[in-house]
Amino acid sequence: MATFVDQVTLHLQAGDGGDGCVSVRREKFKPLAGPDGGDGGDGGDIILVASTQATTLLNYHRSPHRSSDKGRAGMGDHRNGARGEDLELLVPVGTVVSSADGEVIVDFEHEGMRYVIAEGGMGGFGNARLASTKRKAPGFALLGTEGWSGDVRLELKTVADVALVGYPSAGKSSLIAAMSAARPKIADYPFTTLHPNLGVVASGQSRYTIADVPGLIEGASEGRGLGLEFLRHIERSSALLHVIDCATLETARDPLTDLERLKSELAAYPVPAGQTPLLERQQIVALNKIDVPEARELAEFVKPDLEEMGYRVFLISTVSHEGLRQLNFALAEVVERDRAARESEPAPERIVIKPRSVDRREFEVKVEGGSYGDTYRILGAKPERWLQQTDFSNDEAVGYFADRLQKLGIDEALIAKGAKAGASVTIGQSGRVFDWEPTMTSAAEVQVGNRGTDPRFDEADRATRAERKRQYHARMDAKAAARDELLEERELGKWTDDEGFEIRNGEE
Ligand SMILES: Nc1nc2c(ncn2[C@@H]2O[C@H](COP(=O)(O)OP(=O)(O)OP(=O)(O)O)[C@@H](O)[C@H]2O)c(=O)[nH]1
Ligand SMILES: [Mg+2]
Repeated sequence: MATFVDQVTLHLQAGDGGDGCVSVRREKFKPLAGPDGGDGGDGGDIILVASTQATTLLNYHRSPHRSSDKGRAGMGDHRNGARGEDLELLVPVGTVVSSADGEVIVDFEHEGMRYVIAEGGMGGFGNARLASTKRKAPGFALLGTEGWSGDVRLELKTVADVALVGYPSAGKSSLIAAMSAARPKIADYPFTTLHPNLGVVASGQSRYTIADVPGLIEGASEGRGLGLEFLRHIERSSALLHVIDCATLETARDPLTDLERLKSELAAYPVPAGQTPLLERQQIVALNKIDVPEARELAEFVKPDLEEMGYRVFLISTVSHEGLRQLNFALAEVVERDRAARESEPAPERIVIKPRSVDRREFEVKVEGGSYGDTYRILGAKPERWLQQTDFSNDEAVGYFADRLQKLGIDEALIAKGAKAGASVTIGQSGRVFDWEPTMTSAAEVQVGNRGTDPRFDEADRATRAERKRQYHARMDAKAAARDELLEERELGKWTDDEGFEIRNGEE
């Protein structure tokens, strides 16, 4: 049997969103008839899907880097960019997915469950979509945002119908080899089995799986030996088969004591919430190695006691195969009964789709000290996304960005945190630093501002840059001087939007 790959770290990169398009429709007698730039397409998601077609994580072990398609850019004439194709990754039922820092994200318990593990980026709006009565022909579009990228951990918990438990060298691997096509390593030293082995057993029409896990010893539930880690693999099994070595030469061991010790280890094992404690599952006892005469004697001697305790007991030998047929029938029966019982339970929710993250708190401002004075860091899904959507080489786009921030209440929040004019403000982890200038203009003023009116629509009184600057200054009141300074800086190659946000070039 192939090595049982049961853990792998995936490196995911969901597709970025496509950029929106800036375009103006041209007609014969109306060369500039209106904005018609289409939206960029969303990037494809990466979706994990639980499927019985997948049985191992081997593929992911071989190629752990996976990515989904990017969205295409929007085009003129209202043509939207195509959405990037989703990437579906099949994982075996029993796969548990956790984040890089170990938190369980999703547990694929049922066939058909789906989970968007990495969301594609959002396509940016084209300029057609950004037009409004105030901004008739935007000369900018929004950029696509980045798709999610990062690592997740997949762990496959063996989903076996029957789990073999017992001391090292009790004959668990020999039993799985005798009953199925699995060929695990078998040897006469403890802890021969280092990875769980899974075998498929046939009994008439029914098929069931048995898992052989490394031997358990006393203290296993506290982490002694190899057993604890592997108890996780039997969390989901229908039945436990205790394999007991009746031929051991160790004097401190006998079948009843072995069983009691193992049971106390299993009892101490904390199964995850919602799962049946290990010992509440069906338990069957196999007294092994009866091809050895002393072992057979011992087995026959303890059998009535075990039966009195309520167990079904089988005397077996993996060498002579004695007793294996009866054991097989009994296991198949238990598994079938358990399956029937589960089917009569209400069907579990099969489809899980990750809800889009909803950040109730829109943003927060963190004050960080630094050698050049305090920096105010704005954290929040919206402002961080808006930053990504902004084409900083386009003045109008920067202005739109500043408007959005202002409407979200960033200015008030900064003032509340004690920010003064000229304070350094940064958004998310981007590294872009802005010089903050509080916006004193009222909302009304912002709306009648000249931003967003495309000069190309305004041919008759198309103002020169200097003229517009003059008009602009004329409209300003007490803030004119301060703004003048900022504009001066713009001339020097620095970007400043109308709301007083300056983007220092070269500081990214
Ligand atoms: N005589 C006899 N020996 C057996 C029988 N079953 C297993 N053995 C021997 O017992 C030893 C241990 O067998 P394994 O099947 O490796 O035992 P295990 O329980 O898987 O051991 P770990 O993987 O260490 O937990 C080997 O030398 C086997 O040949 C049996 O029915 N009769
Ligand atoms: Mg073994």
